[in-house]
Amino acid sequence: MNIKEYLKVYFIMGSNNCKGDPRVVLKEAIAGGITMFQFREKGEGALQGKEKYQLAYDLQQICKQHEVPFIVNDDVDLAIKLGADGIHIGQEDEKAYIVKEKAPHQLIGVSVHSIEELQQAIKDKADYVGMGPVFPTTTKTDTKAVQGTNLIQQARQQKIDFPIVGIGGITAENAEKVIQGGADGISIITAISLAMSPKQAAEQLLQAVK
Ligand SMILES: Cc1ncsc1CCOP(=O)(O)O
Ligand SMILES: C=C1C=NC(C(F)(F)F)=NC1=N
Ligand SMILES: [Mg+2]
Repeated sequence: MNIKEYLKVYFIMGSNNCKGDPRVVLKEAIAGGITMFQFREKGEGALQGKEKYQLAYDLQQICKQHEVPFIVNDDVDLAIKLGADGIHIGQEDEKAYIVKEKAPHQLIGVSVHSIEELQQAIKDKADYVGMGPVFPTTTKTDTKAVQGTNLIQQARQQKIDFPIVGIGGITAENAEKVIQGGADGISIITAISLAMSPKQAAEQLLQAVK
């Protein structure tokens, strides 16, 4: 699979995004067909230290069993320690070119909010970028303004064919709009992590982006 296929239904979760056991939620999401997973342990109630490492290790094992790429958000050292398949960083995290030097064989994803930040990520040899929030979300409390797919469309109008995944408030109902806006895939937290059936939610999201 290439990166654009991995980005199709990109599930992101931390222990505080789900009511039950994140291991069970991840197994269900994988059964429903998610194409990549990001461990994002952040915000109130987020685990730290040994507990965080242990959960990351367990979720990585589940991904390995099903050959789903395992990405770590923010925590570059944890990603390297685990030998994760990739690392996702925001503008306020370590610079992408430094992360690339530290972890040359791992995928690098960058959150971008402008064409300039997108161009910089490309220069820094990132593998994909996340753009959003495309729709309103309460999952991340300090998001930038809701942008729809404007920035994604802007990039495509400028003939930038780089791998882009949309994020923020995405559900099976609005997922198609994100792809029509030019994204290669969708990334989701609560539409899967809080679903009655994460498996069914993942299946429906996969259908919506086909
Ligand atoms: C991490 C992040 N970055 C922009 S919005 C967001 C949260 C997305 O969560 P949800 O899919 O539940 O809206
Ligand atoms: C803040 C984020 C923005 N985008 C993404 C991704 F979807 F992976 F690109 N992940 C994040 N944690
Ligand atoms: Mg970050």
